[in-house]
Amino acid sequence: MKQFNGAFFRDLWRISKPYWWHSEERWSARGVFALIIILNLFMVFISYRITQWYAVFWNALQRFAVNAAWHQMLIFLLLATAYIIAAVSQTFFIQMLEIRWRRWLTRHYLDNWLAKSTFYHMQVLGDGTDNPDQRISEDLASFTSQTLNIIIGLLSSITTLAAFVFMLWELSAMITIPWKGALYTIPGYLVWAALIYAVFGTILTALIGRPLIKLNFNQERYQADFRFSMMRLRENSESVALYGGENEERHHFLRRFAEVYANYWRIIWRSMRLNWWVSGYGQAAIIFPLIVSMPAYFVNKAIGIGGLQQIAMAFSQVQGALSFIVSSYSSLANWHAVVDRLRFFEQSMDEVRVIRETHYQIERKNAPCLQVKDLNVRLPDGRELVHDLNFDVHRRERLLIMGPSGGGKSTLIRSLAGIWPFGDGEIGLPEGERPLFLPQKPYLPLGTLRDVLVYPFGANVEDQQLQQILRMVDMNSLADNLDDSRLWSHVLSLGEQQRLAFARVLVQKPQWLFLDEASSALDEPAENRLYQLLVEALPESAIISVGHRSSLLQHHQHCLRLQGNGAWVLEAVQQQGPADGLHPAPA
Ligand SMILES: Nc1ncnc2c1ncn2[C@@H]1O[C@H](COP(=O)(O)OP(=O)(O)OP(=O)(O)O)[C@@H](O)[C@H]1O
Repeated sequence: MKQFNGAFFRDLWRISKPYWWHSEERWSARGVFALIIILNLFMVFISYRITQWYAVFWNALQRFAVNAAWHQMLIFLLLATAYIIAAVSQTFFIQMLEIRWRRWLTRHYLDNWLAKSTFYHMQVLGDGTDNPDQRISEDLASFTSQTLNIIIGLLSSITTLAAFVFMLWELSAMITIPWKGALYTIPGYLVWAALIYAVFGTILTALIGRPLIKLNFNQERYQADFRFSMMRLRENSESVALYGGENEERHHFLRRFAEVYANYWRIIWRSMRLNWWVSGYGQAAIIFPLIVSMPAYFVNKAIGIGGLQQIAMAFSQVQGALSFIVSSYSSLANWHAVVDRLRFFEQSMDEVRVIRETHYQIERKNAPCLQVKDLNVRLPDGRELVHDLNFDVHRRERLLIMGPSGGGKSTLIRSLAGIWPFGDGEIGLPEGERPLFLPQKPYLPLGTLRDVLVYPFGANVEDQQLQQILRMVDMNSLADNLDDSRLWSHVLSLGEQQRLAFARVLVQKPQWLFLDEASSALDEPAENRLYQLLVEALPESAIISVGHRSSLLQHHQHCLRLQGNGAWVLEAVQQQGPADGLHPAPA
């Protein structure tokens, strides 16, 4: 089992502190928490009263006191009603606090994860955080629910213990044990008996049940692997179908499922052993307190039936509370794992932030045009992709970036977009003028076709205009589907997706357009048509493209050739003649 040491509690505090200490919800959260504790104390008090009630009621029965017995029934009704109201309200407030805390944490984690492209940098740096989406969607839910339930459960057990240990102690004074002709009273006799019974029982339960923690943990992992392998098939269904890989996939799935199956059998056998013990222990718990108090009943008649009942009740409360503390080891282990995963996720985001701040030394400033000055672009290992790059691009100019595969063209575009964290130098762009970057694989968000076209700025454009744009990019067939919500990235071919991306440009009309092989899946005539369209529709915009085809040259006035070793050459495109405004800096 993991250790509950200072480091764990520090991590727990670090995750919890922003909500309970700094958030705008802190006062209402503290108020609800206080209310839960008050309700809890109230419930312990009612349980205490009910336990006393047992003695009075059963003694009335023993005396055949009808009126007193009916009177006690009325009292029970009141006590039970109060208990039910408190229990239902407590659950309500715990769940309310849980979901509100989760909502706050989810926003907080999402903000950090999405801020300054952290999600992208975590992937670029391969920081080892698996499934950040799972951390946010599942671990935060487990965290809030387990933290509240464990803390409130522990507080409740401690108050129950305090109240009933006191009662049992008092009751112990009434029990005298005959031994070799004399009667003895052991102070706290019942308390010690309950303590020994509960500790012995729960330690044995823990020993028998402990392997279940690991088995359950493994079961979740095997199930996740099984699910993930099928998800991969869903994502790559076309490729697998084309390869005819069904058989291989089937074997693979069944292999994964065999692990789920085998492990589940281990869980069944272990649970059976545990159930033998737990059932026996549970039954014994009914008579054990009676056995320990029976001598007092029979020998010196110090306690009536009511006393016996009260002892049994108090005993089971003490035993239940002690057992909760000892037996929560399995939920504690899960809780520890969740806290560890969230802390690791937070640490990764922090580390990425530090790396970004220390490595990203590209100064971004306001400039009359796109100005690249003394720009060095590097890989995470420090290797230089582009060395000392200098050029200007004015509005109405078009620059094509070419070079060998792996030469750093896309990375240069990432640097211009401000998302690549490794490099230094200066990049200027006019403030308030909007750049738009199109990657090679267009991103089509979930939603209607209209949502896809106005992504990411959500421009307010008439349907008619959107339809006209779709026709302009030769996507007439979709012109009437603006309200259709489909998985567009699966339905459309890559070429069609790239056409949609061009349509997006015509919708958004950016002043600065960056295209990273954004037309690579189109045939040459279609590519030429779309470029022509861009030039005509956005005469005032500058276009910076990355591409391999020499046919692209005709749409640009300048060409920047990256050599792959840091070197670069900037040249005017011959057929267009030299253009003003684009100035390679002196080497
Ligand atoms: N996250 C990363 N970590 C390490 N190396 C990377 C990372 N991303 C890219 N690279 C490396 O940077 C180099 C340049 O990649 P880039 O994608 O910029 O090339 P490119 O010129 O656009 O290639 P292509 O024409 O094939 O698209 C490649 O060698 C690539 O392996």
